[in-house]
Amino acid sequence: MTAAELLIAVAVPAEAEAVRAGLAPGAPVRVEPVGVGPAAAAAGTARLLVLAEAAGRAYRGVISAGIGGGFPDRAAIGTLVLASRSVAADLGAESPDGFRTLDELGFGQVARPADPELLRRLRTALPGATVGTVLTLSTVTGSAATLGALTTRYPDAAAEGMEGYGVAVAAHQAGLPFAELRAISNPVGPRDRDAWRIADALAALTAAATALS
Ligand SMILES: O=C(O)c1cccc(C(=O)CC[C@H]2O[C@@H](n3cnc4c(=O)[nH]cnc43)[C@H](O)[C@@H]2O)c1
Repeated sequence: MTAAELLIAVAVPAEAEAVRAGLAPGAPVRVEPVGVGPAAAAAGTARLLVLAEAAGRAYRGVISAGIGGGFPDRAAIGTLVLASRSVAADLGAESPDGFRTLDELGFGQVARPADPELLRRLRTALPGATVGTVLTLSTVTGSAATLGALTTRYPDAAAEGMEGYGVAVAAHQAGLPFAELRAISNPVGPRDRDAWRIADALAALTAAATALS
């Protein structure tokens, strides 16, 4: 019997190529681009999980991986962040008294914790990675005001991306272990395209994949 595969859900083909480039030949891992943003990530991942299950080759777990923004003094460009939890940071309602999360409104959970065993294995393979909260946003942070609001609400935030929470919801609904890995391409804060280092982040993803396989 062949071992069940691990699904690594990335957003775009460039991230998929970077992860695949680091994997050992024959590693029981499948890497698939599922789209940018939480909705595409959730729908794309859920479809892959259902198709695999229907074909009798259900995955053993799911990792959301990709490039991301690093919070100042928490995660530098080119480094890796492992999510202790993936949080939908803009899922809720504004009010005159401030932002209210979905949990506070009584409609669900904005925080999806990483599976403890999967996170333990990732930490062992990637000892240099920062471990902390990773925020999922539909809008890339681009101002000091938003950076300030996010760090006030989530002082332990290490990174942000646009897919983790969506992938986490799909994994949770399929009853599968979940974790999130971000390779930092840019600082979170005022928009500055010249500060992006996407090649460095993709290289970090390749090195992470090598360490994992
Ligand atoms: O237009 C900008 O200023 C800008 C800055 C950083 C990233 C973007 C993207 O459109 C990238 C979206 C893509 O990459 C992930 N990503 C990378 N950095 C971040 C970030 O700082 N905040 C959120 N997502 C980021 C994201 O997961 C998407 O897959 C544009």
